[in-house]
Amino acid sequence: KGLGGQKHQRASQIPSQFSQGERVAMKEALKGAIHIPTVSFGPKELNTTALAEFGEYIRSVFPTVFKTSFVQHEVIGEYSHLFTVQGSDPSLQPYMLLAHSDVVPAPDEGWEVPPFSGLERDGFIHGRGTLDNKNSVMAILQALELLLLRNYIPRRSFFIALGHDEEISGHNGAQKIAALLQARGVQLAFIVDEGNFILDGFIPNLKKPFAIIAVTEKGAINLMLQVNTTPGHSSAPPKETSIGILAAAVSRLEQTPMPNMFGSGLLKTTLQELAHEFPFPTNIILSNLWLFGPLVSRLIERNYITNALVRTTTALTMFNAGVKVNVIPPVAQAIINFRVDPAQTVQEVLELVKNIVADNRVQFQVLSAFDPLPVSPSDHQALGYQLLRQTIRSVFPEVNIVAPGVCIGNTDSRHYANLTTGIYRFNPLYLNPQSFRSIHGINEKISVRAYETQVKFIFEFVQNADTDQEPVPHLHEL
Ligand SMILES: CCCCCCCC/C=C\CCCCCCCC(=O)N[C@@H](Cc1ccccc1)C(=O)O
Ligand SMILES: [Zn+2]
Ligand SMILES: [Zn+2]
Repeated sequence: KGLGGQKHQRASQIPSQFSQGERVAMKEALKGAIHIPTVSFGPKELNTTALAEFGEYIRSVFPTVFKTSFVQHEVIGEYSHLFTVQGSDPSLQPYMLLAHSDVVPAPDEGWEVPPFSGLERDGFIHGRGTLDNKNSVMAILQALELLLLRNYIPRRSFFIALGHDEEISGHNGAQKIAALLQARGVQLAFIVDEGNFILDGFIPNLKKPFAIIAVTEKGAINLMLQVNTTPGHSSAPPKETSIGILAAAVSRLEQTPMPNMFGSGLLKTTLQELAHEFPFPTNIILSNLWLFGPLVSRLIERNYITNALVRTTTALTMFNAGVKVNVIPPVAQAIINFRVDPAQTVQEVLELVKNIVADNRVQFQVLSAFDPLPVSPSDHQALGYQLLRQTIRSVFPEVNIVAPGVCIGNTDSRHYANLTTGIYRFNPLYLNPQSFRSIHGINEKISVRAYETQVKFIFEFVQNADTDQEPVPHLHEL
């Protein structure tokens, strides 16, 4: 199904079985990676000491990767890493695996174990980066190390790009790697990056997990709103101050959600693919969205996570004003982070924002913005999508549904849009609502078993990618 038969694939795959010693080594390697606090604090504030240490660390735990003649390693933008794994068949178009080594800050408060301890407790490795995204950095290199130790030589070349500043926009890491590859004339068959997961427990009534491969990601706008008023003595205040005017404006934005775009989005396709997994009557409702669409879209927007799938979201993230307790504030500033629905553009959202604020005392300044990413193919001919699907079916046979969807966050992969039309955002891990909240939150952790399975997934995926077969139409099982 999906990909053609085995005729032109490698004669025999190397089995994805790891010895007890290898399994211990792989979890210890991840713990060591978590221990290095590669934190991106703010736009130009990174822990460069930790990033440099991380570079040394991967050299020490993956020696075979670094000494293999057909694996070239380059450091880009000081702390990002680009590996070129030369395949034996130059007629096959290369692909790329992405991950990032930086993490968001993690103050100790609220954590069950210190966030940079990498401690193992009850079968879980705890710490910042265990899901986002040192697990992927380490699993990709670990899978390659184990393949090379088994004398594997790929047929299809591939790149591994490990950014160091994804959490603060990727301008010095991913963006520079993309520019370098473009200057070298590289075109990629596809890219696989972080993003969606095998989702478990996000939809009431749906007991079974399902895999969502994100084929697009939302756009983003960081918009600053500013109000200036004349400063003065607080004992005789004007009727409105800059703080009051701005607070009312941002409150209007928070209270006026952007339009629900359910009808024009990918989510409809995703739900239709999930329909037959639901019990009656949900299966009938989801199979007939032409009729029940309005009802379903109202139910989806009730939950704050699924709400992000149907509209541009509005998050008030920063607010600054005031200089002294008894001074009327001359200026008030707020920053709003919008995530733009794939059915809208940055321009359309900005128009809506101005109409909602409707106060010409409020000035707007777009700090950064980009439109939603193009939708990558997920049809039967889409090599990257079909390889993911094939590997999900092999490594997670209990997962019946693999469907295309939207990534609500942003990833480094957006910087590579000129190099390929096939960008797929998928982590081969189970995710439930609690683990979703731990990403950028507290008590981020990964089970040892899940990490081993992620290594296994990449180990198999790389071998599956050696196919020279065009994907063929898949037949639905009876
Ligand atoms: C029917 C389907 C139900 C689906 C429920 C949805 C569940 C969502 C699952 C996973 C989403 C996780 C997104 C993780 C990827 C985000 C990575 C990230 O944190 N990126 C940062 C990057 C960034 C971008 C721009 C400036 C600074 C940082 C981000 O998006 O903020
Ligand atoms: Zn990430
Ligand atoms: Zn992140």
